[in-house]
Amino acid sequence: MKIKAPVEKNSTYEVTIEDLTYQGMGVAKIEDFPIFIAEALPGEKVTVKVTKVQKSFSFGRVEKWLSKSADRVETGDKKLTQTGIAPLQHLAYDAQLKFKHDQIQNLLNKTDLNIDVLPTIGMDDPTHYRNKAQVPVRMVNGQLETGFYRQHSHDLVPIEDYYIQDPKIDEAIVVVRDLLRKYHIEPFNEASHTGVVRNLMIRRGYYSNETMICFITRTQKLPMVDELVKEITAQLPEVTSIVQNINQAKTNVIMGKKNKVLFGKETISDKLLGLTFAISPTSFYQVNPVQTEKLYKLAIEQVGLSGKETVIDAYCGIGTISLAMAEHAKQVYGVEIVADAIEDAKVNAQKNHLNNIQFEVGKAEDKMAEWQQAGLKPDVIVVDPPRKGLAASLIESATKMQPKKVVYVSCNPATLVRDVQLFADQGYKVNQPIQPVDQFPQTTHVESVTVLERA
Ligand SMILES: C[S@@+](CC[C@H](N)C(=O)[O-])C[C@H]1O[C@@H](n2cnc3c(N)ncnc32)[C@H](O)[C@@H]1O
Repeated sequence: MKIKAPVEKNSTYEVTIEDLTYQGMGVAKIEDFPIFIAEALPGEKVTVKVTKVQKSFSFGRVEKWLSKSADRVETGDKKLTQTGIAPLQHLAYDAQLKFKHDQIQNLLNKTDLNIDVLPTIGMDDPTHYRNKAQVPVRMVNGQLETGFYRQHSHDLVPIEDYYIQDPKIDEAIVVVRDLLRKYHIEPFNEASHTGVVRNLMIRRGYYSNETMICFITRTQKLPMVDELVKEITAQLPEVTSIVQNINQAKTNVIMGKKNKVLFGKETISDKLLGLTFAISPTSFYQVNPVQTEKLYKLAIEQVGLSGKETVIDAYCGIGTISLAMAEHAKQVYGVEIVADAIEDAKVNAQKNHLNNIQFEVGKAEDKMAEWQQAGLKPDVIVVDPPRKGLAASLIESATKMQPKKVVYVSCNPATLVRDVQLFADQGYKVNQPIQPVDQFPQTTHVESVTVLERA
């Protein structure tokens, strides 16, 4: 028998917000039936118009606030929440930090692991922190625009002030956008798979100020390339690298595999914990340099290296954690799936005169199995996987190598808690509280460090 939902599309209800989802939406309930409401905060009373009804939940939009939360910050620019650049900007920063702590603690409380979470380490200034932008270039109302997509859509909302990015990056986007307009360079059209420039990627070294502009194009050729390079370098003297990345595929993946250097070097450099790093356009590099230093310092402290240890850094990117560990360890092994990142990592080890690191390209899960079968006995394994967390096979190989400690740097509490349970099944315990570090203020993303020890 089909049970009718207690709410109807387009009807309006008076509700109190009870909770905030991990995506930052307010949750109200009518007869236990959830309504997810953007921009509404716990404790607030609102009238909500239901916009979509599914089998076991619904979505709604606030029509009117009847009472507001003490944690609400009135912000001017709705575009930032509509496009998902800063979905928590309406929540006071202290409350954001608590929200992130609670995300991990609530998930742990559903298990029998009995692990505590420390208060989230925040930033003094939680704005303008991002060292990287990736923005689509599209035609909007007959004009080439840069900005961000409206949430759950491919409608581009033009934006100039992104609030969480280095303002120098915002400025560079506007300069390049205006040049693309001036030279009538065609923006990408997703529907017809035509046009030239799909996206701009801009990255800036926090300490070095070196800036990379990367045009991601559908076509092999970027028209007016000499004029673009001349004007960009004249208007933005901090630009040390201009690259074209070619992506001809019909895909949502932003970058292609092929890079052409149009000006300067193919990499920019930056410093982290006093070490120098070269960064290629397609390599991963943490986006919040201030918080990354805090995160890595913590990870290194918790490992407590004496200089005699063998360390594996799985998912090593351009080798940031590997190099930081190599300064205090006997030997480090790093593995990463992106070949360009491993090229950067090797250059970075040389630049910093560290010759006790071996970097390998490959899937971490395959390489760990290989190392385990070859009899490698690391004292410490560091894992810093993407959001999907660790493959069960990696946990199996890692624990068979019997390291004393596993340091888990996570950007997704759900997969972290899942994986910690799998480690627990293999005799690895968390003896000290998990430490969240806010790498992504104004957003719902949660980063943390967990140390697992062999019982
Ligand atoms: C969260 S980043 C961490 C990078 C590095 N530890 C850092 O802090 O800069 C995750 C990295 O894992 C890489 N990666 C994704 N899947 C992988 C896999 N199956 N095996 C190895 N590396 C992978 C990504 O390319 C990315 O560089």
